[in-house]
Amino acid sequence: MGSRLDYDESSIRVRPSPRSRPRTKDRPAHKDAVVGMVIGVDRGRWTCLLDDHTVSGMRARELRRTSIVVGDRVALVGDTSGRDGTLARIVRVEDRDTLLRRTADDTDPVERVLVANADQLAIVTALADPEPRPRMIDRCLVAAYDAGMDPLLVLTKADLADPEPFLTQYVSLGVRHVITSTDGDVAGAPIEGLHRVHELLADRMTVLVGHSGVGKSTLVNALVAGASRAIGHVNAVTGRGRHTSSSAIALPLPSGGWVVDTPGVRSFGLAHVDADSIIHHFPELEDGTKDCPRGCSHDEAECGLDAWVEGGHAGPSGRSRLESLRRLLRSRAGDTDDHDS
Ligand SMILES: Nc1nc2c(ncn2[C@@H]2O[C@H](COP(=O)(O)OP(=O)(O)OP(=O)(O)O)[C@@H](O)[C@H]2O)c(=O)[nH]1
Ligand SMILES: [Zn+2]
Repeated sequence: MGSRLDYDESSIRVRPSPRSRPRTKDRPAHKDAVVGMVIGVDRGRWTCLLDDHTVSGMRARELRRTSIVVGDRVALVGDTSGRDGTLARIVRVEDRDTLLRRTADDTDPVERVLVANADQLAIVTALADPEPRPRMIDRCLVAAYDAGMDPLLVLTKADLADPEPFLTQYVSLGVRHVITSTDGDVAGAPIEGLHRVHELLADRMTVLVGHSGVGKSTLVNALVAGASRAIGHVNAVTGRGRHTSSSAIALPLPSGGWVVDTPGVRSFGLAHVDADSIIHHFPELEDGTKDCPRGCSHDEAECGLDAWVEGGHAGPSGRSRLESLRRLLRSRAGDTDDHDS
């Protein structure tokens, strides 16, 4: 532990924008601006991490229609000392590498930007109690692909059920997974598999999603336990306990990297996701779409992919890969299935 827990450059994924000097033509030149990463959002205040301290910031007038979310790299001016009672001003949001969002759905009429610049989506699912929800998982996979993030299945409660039958559904998708268990339902019990989770999360920015009761909090607490001292002052600013249930928070991992906990995010509206962004993750099928009719949904009789697969162009697993692809394409339809609990 030690220095890695401090906010040294190596443990923080705050990359200055490649275009660090703003074009004065369209933006006020904030020459004295410093760039930080948003690690918490709470009622119109953004907690931003600078090199070695956190700053509370408000959004400048010209950004009032811009959503600023956890993971965003933002330029700050004004009092950036972070001292008690001070408030800096966010004057710019840097370009985003990835963007996790949800379209409007039944429960929320507005498209939401959820997390920026995260590179991994960990889908936390219990193997039993509660039962896994394959449809929900497929939707998370689609959301990850669409956002440009790598999905990771975190399967908890392996002490209650054998993971193998469940995992067969994901073999042909090639999704990485990690299995955890505890010695029964005992608060504070050590988590088997935690070491492997740490390895998979190291130096990455990982968003955790999962339904209530799957063991997400148990996991987060175990993951960041070693860092709790270092984030003490972060908590003082964002107040993890006070923090509203719908907003995300980024927590630093002792092994480097971040986990973003998204308490309110249990499903994704996927209406915005087009087929291409999913097929892109099936490179051996992507080429086969050239024989499809215009505007093919890739899930219809005229689709060229069946012949492509039968012709052996997608290898021995082509058929099951095509079925998986179609399963994901279909998962976009319908409501958020967030109500089937
Ligand atoms: N048997 C078993 N129980 C576990 C395991 N991990 C967590 N639990 C228990 O499952 C219950 C739910 O865990 P939480 O961590 O609160 O689940 P959560 O996903 O955060 O759920 P919410 O707090 O409702 O969002 C608790 O009683 C945990 O002790 C596990 O690996 N095996
Ligand atoms: Zn097609």
